Amino acid sequence: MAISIPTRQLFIDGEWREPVLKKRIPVINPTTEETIGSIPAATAEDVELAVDAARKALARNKGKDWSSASGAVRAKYLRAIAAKITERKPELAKLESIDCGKPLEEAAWDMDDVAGCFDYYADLAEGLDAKQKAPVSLPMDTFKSYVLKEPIGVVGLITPWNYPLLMCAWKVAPALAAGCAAILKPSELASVTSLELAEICKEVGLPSGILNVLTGYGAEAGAPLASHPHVDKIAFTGSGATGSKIMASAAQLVKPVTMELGGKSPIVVFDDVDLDKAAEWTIFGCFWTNGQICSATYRLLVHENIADEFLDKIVQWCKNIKISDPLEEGCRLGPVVSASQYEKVLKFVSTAEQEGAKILYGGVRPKHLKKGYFVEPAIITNVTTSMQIWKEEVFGPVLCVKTFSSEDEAIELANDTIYGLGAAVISNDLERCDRVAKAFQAGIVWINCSQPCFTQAPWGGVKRSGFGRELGEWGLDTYLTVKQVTQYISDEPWGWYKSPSKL
Ligand SMILES: NC(=O)c1ccc[n+]([C@@H]2O[C@H](COP(=O)([O-])OP(=O)(O)OC[C@H]3O[C@@H](n4cnc5c(N)ncnc54)[C@H](O)[C@@H]3O)[C@@H](O)[C@H]2O)c1
Ligand SMILES: NCCCC=O
Ligand code: NA
Repeated sequence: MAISIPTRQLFIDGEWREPVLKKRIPVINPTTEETIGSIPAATAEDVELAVDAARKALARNKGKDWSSASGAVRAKYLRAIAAKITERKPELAKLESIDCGKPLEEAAWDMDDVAGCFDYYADLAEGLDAKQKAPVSLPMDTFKSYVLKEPIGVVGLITPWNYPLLMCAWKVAPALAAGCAAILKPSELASVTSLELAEICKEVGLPSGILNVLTGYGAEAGAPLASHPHVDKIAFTGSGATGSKIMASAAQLVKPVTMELGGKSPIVVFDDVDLDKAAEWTIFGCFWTNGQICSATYRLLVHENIADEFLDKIVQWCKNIKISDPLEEGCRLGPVVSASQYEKVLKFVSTAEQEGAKILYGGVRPKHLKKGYFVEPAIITNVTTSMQIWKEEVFGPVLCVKTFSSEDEAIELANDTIYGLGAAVISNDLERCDRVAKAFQAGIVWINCSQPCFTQAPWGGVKRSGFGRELGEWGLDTYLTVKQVTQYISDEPWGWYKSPSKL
């Protein structure tokens, strides 16, 4: 099936609207380097309209059709969205592949995860009704108290390009489940499927203004959203540099934020492992999604007893990775997302070499692909802890390697980073795995695997990888406020002041 990019406008108040300044951004296919369509470019003027629509949507009929409706009402919409995503899965997966270069089979897998995420938060929305008015036990029997969980209000959701629709789903599904109204600002590098999500919301009859989608550049659309006084919260996924800017502007208004930022996660391979199994997890941990995963295990720490043999194995496994047009069957590594990302990845490799590291494999354009932002998966050895390649996030298919001789040394090297998103340990000694899992400074730990991610389990980092958690019940809580309601139940007067009636 040939596919073309639908021409869409901004989605505001349940309608397609041309951006006020009528600007558009080209969509470039990273495989062909050709412009294959365009997306609308929102600016502060459109942010104003979307925020107004979202506020009115919450206020309409005092929220009875949304924010103060039962969770079961909202769950119906979430399930309908999930069903439409599943129905359109082949087309959405293709759109995502040509927009960001993700291998088609991975994009199809992502669409299942997107649908699963909407279904999961439908369940949690229903469960929310039963959790209302949870009693709080108090030390005085003259009072009783309960807790209401209420939507935080209008939320701004700002997302990156590596999992274009999935990163939107991780925010949109729980925000809607909680009863918020949202303005979604996806990445200008991969927004096509988020506009299709808007179309789906229109088709399922989501009340107007509850989800607004503003595509556009970060500085033009993201920044005015983050600093808008009528946006009650910002949930952000992206780079640390952008995260800091958003925090700074949100701080002016004491606006809550959640930050899902970058990483330079370690994978520690001990000398008691099956080398092939460990090699496959190592390359999956770093090269899946074209090496563009926030939690990718980009730093391999391998026990010195097996290092040479293990590196040979990894090189053999890498030679088997099919690098091709992401739409080709069996593709396992497509192009990186954009020309600037391509230049950035190659620069990291050349800087590593200049600093004295050895490029054991890859890190160059594959010979059989003359066009497109393709980089062969890179394995870099002879790395020291002062090198850029050890310290900074590449966000591309580049693995750097160090050896260790003891568990303590492995842990010290694993934690030698400003980041703390993911960490993986591979060993047949499960007690050791538990010890290492505890010692890792990270929000997500994998034992005998790297990267599998489930909607039910919390996702987020420590240190400069951010704060707050997405997914699971934690992902819903982030869009809810907690209100305590305390009642005086004694018939006796309070009796603190002298009563004037007794004077
Ligand atoms: N922790 C996670 O779950 C997770 C997931 C995916 C990606 N990431 C991180 O995201 C980064 C890559 O994504 P990216 O290149 O899209 O990041 P980015 O920070 O460049 O952009 C992220 C989003 O922020 C917007 N933006 C840019 N400047 C802005 C501003 N001044 N104000 C408001 N919004 C602005 C962008 O338009 C985009 O929508 C990597 O660091 C990666 O590790 C983290
Ligand atoms: N598998 C989803 C990972 C999201 C972060 O990049
Ligand atoms: Na694109």
